[in-house]
Amino acid sequence: MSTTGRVLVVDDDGAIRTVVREALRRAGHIVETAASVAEQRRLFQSFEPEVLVTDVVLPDGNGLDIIPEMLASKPGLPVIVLSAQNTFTTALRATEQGAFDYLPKPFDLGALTRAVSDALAARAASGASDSVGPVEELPLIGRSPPMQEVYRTIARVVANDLTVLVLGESGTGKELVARAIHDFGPRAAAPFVAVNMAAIPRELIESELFGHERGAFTGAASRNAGRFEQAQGGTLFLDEIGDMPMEAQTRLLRVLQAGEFTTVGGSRAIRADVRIIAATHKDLPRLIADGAFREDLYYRINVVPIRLPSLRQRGEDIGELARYFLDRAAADGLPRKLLDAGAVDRLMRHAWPGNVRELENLMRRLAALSRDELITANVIEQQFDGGPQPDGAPPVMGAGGLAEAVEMHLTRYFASFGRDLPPDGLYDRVLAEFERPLLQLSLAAARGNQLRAARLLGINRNTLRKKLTELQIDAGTGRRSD
Ligand SMILES: Nc1ncnc2c1ncn2[C@@H]1O[C@H](COP(=O)(O)OP(=O)(O)OP(=O)(O)O)[C@@H](O)[C@H]1O
Repeated sequence: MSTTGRVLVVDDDGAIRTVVREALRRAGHIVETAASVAEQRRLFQSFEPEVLVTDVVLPDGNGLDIIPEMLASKPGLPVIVLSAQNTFTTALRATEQGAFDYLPKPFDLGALTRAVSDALAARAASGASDSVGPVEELPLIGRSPPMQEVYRTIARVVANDLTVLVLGESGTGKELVARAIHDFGPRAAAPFVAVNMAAIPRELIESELFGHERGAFTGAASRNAGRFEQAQGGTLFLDEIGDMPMEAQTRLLRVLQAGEFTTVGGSRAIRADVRIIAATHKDLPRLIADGAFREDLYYRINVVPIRLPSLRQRGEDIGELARYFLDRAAADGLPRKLLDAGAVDRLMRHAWPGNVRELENLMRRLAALSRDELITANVIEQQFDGGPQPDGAPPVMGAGGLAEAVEMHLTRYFASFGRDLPPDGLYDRVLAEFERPLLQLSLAAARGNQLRAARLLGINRNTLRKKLTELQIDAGTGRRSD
């Protein structure tokens, strides 16, 4: 499989043409360059490129618009788009027009040479790729380099059915990315079904995912379609997959391997025509090492990883995101607010443990509650201090974020039932469910030191010991000891 070939580079910037030509020549390619669409058309006939590298804005036209014409005369030609308009739309428009890859400017020459040899290898191995659906309103904000990387990967996976694993801290936009992949792909007209593995009691996971027959277990009064069935033809988003109990992991792996499932209590195999996108904020390789996640399932779902940066890692996006959330709040009928430069500066110095969700909540709160139209650094500072709130509002992160964290999890748990009610006996079950991770996390934070963990929890050491035995938690590691 040859990874060198004839490459046509189109860019109106002479310096870029020279640098790219030299880099590609050094990598063994034969290179011609063009400075305009007209020159590109001419060379296209005489030079017969095997890869086209093109800029978007050219003096006599748009590099994206011309791609279909090039592909019509040379089907399967890989086109690599270079663009300084680093938005999600450009990446998607490029893919929609049939481009093979998209590199935001300024780009790294190493990345370009790799993209060119990938393109030649892919061309040798297969034919042209499918096209994607229409580009609509964009859900993803941010132009920072790590987000560019995310857009590039999304653009490459929308048109196919590859399993995607979205990784990133809580609130970084994992579900939004999953939705974008669904919405811009060929399954867009079919359902997108999200299921949060952390929000379902472990004994209900299988029937939740695969459905159950009438009478399959006590309380199963009628047949219920599971999430796999609800997502038929569309996309199933398995959120917090790192929280899936082992038995359910085994069942899921079998379904993914066989491409079909049976309902709980049923015997008929049902074909699973779903695209799987999984997400987690957990470190799966570590869970594997701890024996809490199946390695074979990991390889099955980690076909294309998309790693979302934390908000701290993309500080340059904070101003744009903050303004976007204020605009959205205004569109929802809340008073219109503006941020001054000092406010943006202050936002950029915050650590954002809750990532984009935290920023979104803060902006909505400020839109609803701050008195003045212009938001200053001072107003933001008060929010972070948990100090005087605008018009007596509660702090954004009450009790060091604990109240918000608990409320968030419970809200999502309730939301996962849609219009239905969660099973009865909730009070005791919630307390029991919180107790285990609370003890485990405290022990882990205290590095297994029970005295420190007990102090952290504010209970006495004997009580902690008793609870660890009761819940069968390994006192050294904090893991379940069975
Ligand atoms: N790039 C972005 N542009 C605009 N909004 C965003 C972006 N990223 C995240 N958001 C918003 O931030 C909120 C949190 O995003 P989302 O629920 O997708 O995060 P998550 O990583 O799935 O969180 P969790 O791990 O807690 O489930 C959502 O309201 C989402 O719309």
